[in-house]
Amino acid sequence: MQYISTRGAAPVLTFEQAMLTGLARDGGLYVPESIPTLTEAEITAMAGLPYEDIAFRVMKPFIGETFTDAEFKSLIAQAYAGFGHAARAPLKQLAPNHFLLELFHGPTLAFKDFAMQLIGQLFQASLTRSGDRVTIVGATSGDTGSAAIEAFKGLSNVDVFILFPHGRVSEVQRRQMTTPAESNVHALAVDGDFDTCQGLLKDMFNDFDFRDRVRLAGVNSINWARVLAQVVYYFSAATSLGAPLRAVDFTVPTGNFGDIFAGYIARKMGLPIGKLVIATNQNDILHRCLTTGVYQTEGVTPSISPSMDIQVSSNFERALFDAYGRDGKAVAQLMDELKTTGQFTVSQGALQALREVFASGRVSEAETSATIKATLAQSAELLCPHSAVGVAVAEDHLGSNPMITLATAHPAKFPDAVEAASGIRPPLPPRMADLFQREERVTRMPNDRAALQALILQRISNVTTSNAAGV
Ligand SMILES: Cc1ncc(COP(=O)(O)O)c(C=O)c1O
Ligand SMILES: N[C@@H](CCOP(=O)(O)O)C(=O)O
Repeated sequence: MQYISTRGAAPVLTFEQAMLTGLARDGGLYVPESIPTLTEAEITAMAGLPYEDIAFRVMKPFIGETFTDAEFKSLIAQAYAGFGHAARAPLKQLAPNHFLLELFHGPTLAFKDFAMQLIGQLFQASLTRSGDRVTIVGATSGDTGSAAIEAFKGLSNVDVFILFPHGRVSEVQRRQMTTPAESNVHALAVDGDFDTCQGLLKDMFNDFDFRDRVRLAGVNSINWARVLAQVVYYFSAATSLGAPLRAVDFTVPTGNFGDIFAGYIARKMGLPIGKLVIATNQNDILHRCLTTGVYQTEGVTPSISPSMDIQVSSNFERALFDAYGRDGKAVAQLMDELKTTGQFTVSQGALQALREVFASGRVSEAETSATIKATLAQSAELLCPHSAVGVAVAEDHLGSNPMITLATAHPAKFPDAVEAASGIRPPLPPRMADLFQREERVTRMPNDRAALQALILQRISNVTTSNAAGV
């Protein structure tokens, strides 16, 4: 299996190289050259299997010879051993035809743990074998950062720097990033919003001198391995509701488009998914784009679902690549236009292709709070605000297929918003009960790439002077 860039002008890589690289050198995102499909019999056989077995069967065709089967199985087992639920991603019924996929039983209480715990294992196995060392820089609106720090803290061949928007993450999210004591992890509070942090990160990848010097790696969903690990729970959920004999729909609380893009890959692999519904908060660039065909940035408005306060939605580029018939030049042109004018218009053909798969909806702050309250009353399920955005949009898209809404974070990560909506302050699980007593370690940084790069260079213990792999 080979990986190509959505902008068509970067080296073609193996799975392992794409995983250790992050952003392609032409500014694009890596995608598989072709998507492997599973037969109806192979999908049927997944029903009732342990999550780890489904993970192996879904991901194996994408990883080529990077790991032996035994090695890969063992890494998967280690990745999910620390989850707080035997099913890993349990399904709960909210209404006769509406189900909630709980993705918050991992160590940092958000869906990011599914991918991050696994790629922590994969990075370690690969780097131990090669003897290389990498510098991970990540941008977060709260959950990616905490999951990355949890997965990579203490590893000997990785330094991790997480840029988060100062004052725009919940206190639990911030403390999950700032309290680990391991010296290889660094939480950096940046002046700006998530888009600022993601822009800085992408600019670092485009500074080849810096990139090669520190052996920069990314663990945001620009990294294909992140998306791949998230494909698995679409299979586990759908097969437990009767797929492939019965089609299902999914609604996904969406920001950077990584999670819903994983659903799109599951669909391309042969999982019978009818609709993939994009659920956004008031930062609704994707909903506006699907509705009008114009992708136009407007600046981020803080919300009670802060992890989705995103305008420049990275993985949408991967969907556009397919919608434009995998024409890298066309995608590169759109992205240039976005950079210079803050917007682009999707062609009629591409828009039609997107609308064949995706539907969308937007939820106001008041509707989000009302959904938390109503779902508690009707289904005894306490939702986090992001999951509530999903449930609210899903309710407008219920049809003949079972609808599965992704519950992307635990309510205890956002206690203020949840308490204001429901009157209940959700407690942290016992293993995190002392989070508010732990000492914080954080560096406040300006929105200044040069200053950030200088800090990273100064802190890394082992700077690499050349990039032998040239990726
Ligand atoms: C809790 C939560 N829900 C939803 C999202 C949106 O997911 P994605 O960025 O993959 O669209 C995020 C952030 O990514 C998140 O942290
Ligand atoms: N909501 C995310 C934003 C980054 O998304 P990613 O999936 O690209 O890592 C967060 O919590 O950081």
